[in-house]
Amino acid sequence: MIVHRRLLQLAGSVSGPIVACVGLGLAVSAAYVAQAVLLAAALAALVREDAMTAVRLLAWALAVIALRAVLLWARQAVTVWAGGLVKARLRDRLIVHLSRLGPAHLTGTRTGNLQTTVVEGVEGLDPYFSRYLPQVVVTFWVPVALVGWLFTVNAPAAAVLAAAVAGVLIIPRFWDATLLRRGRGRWAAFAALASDYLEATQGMATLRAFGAAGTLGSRLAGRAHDLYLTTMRQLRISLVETGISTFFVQAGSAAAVLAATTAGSAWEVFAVLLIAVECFRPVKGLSDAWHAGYLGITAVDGIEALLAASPAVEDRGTRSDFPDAPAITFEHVTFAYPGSRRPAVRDVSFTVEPGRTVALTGPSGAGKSTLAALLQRHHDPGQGRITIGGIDVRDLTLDALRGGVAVVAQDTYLFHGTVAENLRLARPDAPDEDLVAAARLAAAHDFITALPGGYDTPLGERGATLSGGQRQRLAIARALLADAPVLVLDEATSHVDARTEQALSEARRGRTCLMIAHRPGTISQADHVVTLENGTLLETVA
Ligand SMILES: Nc1ncnc2c1ncn2[C@@H]1O[C@H](COP(=O)(O)OP(=O)(O)OP(=O)(O)O)[C@@H](O)[C@H]1O
Repeated sequence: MIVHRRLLQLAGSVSGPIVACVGLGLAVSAAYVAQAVLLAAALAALVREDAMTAVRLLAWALAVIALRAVLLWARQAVTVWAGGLVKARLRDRLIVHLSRLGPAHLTGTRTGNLQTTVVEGVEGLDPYFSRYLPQVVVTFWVPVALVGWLFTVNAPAAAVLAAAVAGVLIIPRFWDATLLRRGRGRWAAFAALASDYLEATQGMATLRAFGAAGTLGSRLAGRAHDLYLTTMRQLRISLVETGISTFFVQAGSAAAVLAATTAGSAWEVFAVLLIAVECFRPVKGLSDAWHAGYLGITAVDGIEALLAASPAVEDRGTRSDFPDAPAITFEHVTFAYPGSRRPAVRDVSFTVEPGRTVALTGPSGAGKSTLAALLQRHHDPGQGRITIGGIDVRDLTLDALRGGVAVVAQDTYLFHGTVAENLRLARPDAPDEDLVAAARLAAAHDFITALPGGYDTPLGERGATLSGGQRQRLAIARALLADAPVLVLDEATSHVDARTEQALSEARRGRTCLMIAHRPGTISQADHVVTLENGTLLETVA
């Protein structure tokens, strides 16, 4: 019986549905107890040869059984509702938190681990909250209440039953810590296997190209074996616990009946016999709920770690007035990535005049993408500052900043959805005409209309059904649709032909643009060229 402190805190937001599950659980138990008492009384009446009373009591028992069926149905419905609510609330919270953590967090995390936590972990928490936690309450109250009542019926039998109930509830607690530790080990093995599978699926083309599928296959087999071993280790403890519980249940019931038989009436013997069953029914229910809910208990560490992670930048800005056609100024900007002692950029200062384009050039690793990331506040500079239209980017709200800066990144991400849906990520309420206008400007309209369903054609995951150049042009169209005063182009023209370069220069018109560029043709389109080397500014050329 493991009640995790952090999980109880998470339960706070869904306490209403959980209380409803507890209430219905207690009501179902009460119905079972009522049936047992009525049956015991009916049997005692039969022993007295009072058939009329027995029939009347059995009729009442039937009514209770019917009522219990309704209660069981209601409990099932509330359990499903509570479980759904738990999952929806927790996933909402995790997704909002993940978006606050931003790309800086994702670079240090395995996607598979994150996915396992958010999907499987949250899925596992559903039975923990909707079944296990309510059953813990029922398991504590029902046996205690029944044993208390049995003391008024037959004290020796009640004393024996009390000892058995105490054994069932207390002794397995000695294994809880080990069970939790082994459960965490199993979860870690499960997450590692899921992460490797995800990576293998995503990198299948590379694996095949290098003939490395076999090596990865062996690694996956190793992970699967680890999962098997950790599962068996956990199961061994679970089985010991189940064995002890079963022993106390059987031996306790038998001993209690024996105690009642030696000195009790027929009614006392039947009552003890049938109530003993009801005493232990919640314990059996708890064991079933445990097997359904233990995945969530072991996943809670990952969920907790995710919720505890703090974003790389705080959203403390108060200004939402993003300036129109602003200047962008980098003032003595120095920044080192967390954990790195060498700054990725050092004392960099330059200005992009309003409506102008600056090309950032320099060798690989010079710090170009880092400057673009600092402008978008994926990180904040250690020293110096960046201003947009004279406003320190830290004084703008993150929403205002991200609404004012459109980005065409190096690796364009297109989602599994239609062309139009992917474009509307930038502006969900954009009318069709705006979509077409942006696509035309990005030289994407012609290939989109040539697709089987035009703008309604579904794209594969990551836009897998498109060429690199087509993906890039869709990304440019998406950025244009955002209609932001500032444009960041990160190697945006690497897949794009001369016609698109021309369209891009049209798109840059009137916008302040920071363009990471390597090719001379692209660089020559800029108003200024800033060259970086080893994180420092080498030269600025007009
Ligand atoms: N997330 C990160 N964590 C730690 N170091 C990083 C991270 N991203 C980049 N770096 C380091 O910062 C330095 C600058 O990298 P950056 O990506 O800004 O270079 P770049 O000029 O854009 O290179 P390229 O032209 O190859 O894209 C490099 O030394 C790189 O290894």
